[in-house]
Amino acid sequence: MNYGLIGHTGQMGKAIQEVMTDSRLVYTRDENGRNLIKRPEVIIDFSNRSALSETIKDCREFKCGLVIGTTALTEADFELLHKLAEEVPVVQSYNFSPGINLLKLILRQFSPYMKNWDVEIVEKHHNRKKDAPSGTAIMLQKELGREAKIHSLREGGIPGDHSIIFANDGEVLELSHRAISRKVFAIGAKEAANFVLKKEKGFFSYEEVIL
Ligand SMILES: NC(=O)C1=CN([C@@H]2O[C@H](COP(=O)(O)OP(=O)(O)OC[C@H]3O[C@@H](n4cnc5c(N)ncnc54)[C@H](OP(=O)(O)O)[C@@H]3O)[C@@H](O)[C@H]2O)C=CC1
Ligand SMILES: O=C(O)C1=N[C@H](C(=O)O)C[C@H](O)C1
Repeated sequence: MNYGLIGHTGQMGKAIQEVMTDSRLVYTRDENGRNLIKRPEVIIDFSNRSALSETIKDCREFKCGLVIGTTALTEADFELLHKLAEEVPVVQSYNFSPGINLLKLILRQFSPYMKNWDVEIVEKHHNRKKDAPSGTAIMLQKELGREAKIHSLREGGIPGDHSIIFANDGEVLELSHRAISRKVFAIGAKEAANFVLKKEKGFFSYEEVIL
């Protein structure tokens, strides 16, 4: 496929280019400007929320779908994405790893049985991560269906660790996920881009891509 990439010089941008071996990068845009070779069939955005309005404009200009992994989006940003999804397909996720999306399903099924337990979330990421807490931690907290304190650690080159720790007076139950490399997110973004090519329009999560 011919794809566009916003954030192409970043850690995720580089990881995505490494897995998109059977596709052609035909469009990039960064703070220095645009580089258009030909119309992209899909745009992948792993950048910064400050890029969102231009990315949405690009999708309308190219009449192409969007895969967006960028975190720290606001409610207003989500409203803009849902509006765009009335015209083109949009896949949005704060975490494109199968493991975290499986963890979401586990939490959805079992957290109703844990309402009398204390619960807190710990997320650990590399020391270059700009936002805290992580989008994934926010997503997991939402799945819990109740407030849970989130502790954020920023150390070294950690790709992304998340733990949900339940405790009562007699037991501790910990659910954890570790991303060993960014490649897992990049492969998820590639799967989502292939999914977008088959859709006319609509707003989808990565869960809907893999399940
Ligand atoms: N959903 C998921 O599965 C995952 C999501 N993420 C998220 O993806 C995003 C990027 O992560 P990561 O690659 O580590 O971050 P980096 O800081 O390494 O890269 C960010 C990239 O975005 C570019 N950028 C920043 N602002 C703009 C803008 N206004 N317009 C265009 N480009 C811009 C940067 O360019 P420059 O350097 O020139 O500013 C850089 O290329 C973060 O929000 C992160 O949380 C990360 C991993 C997985
Ligand atoms: O910035 C990162 O690296 C990551 N960000 C996402 C998040 O904020 O949840 C996903 C993953 O944990 C890696």
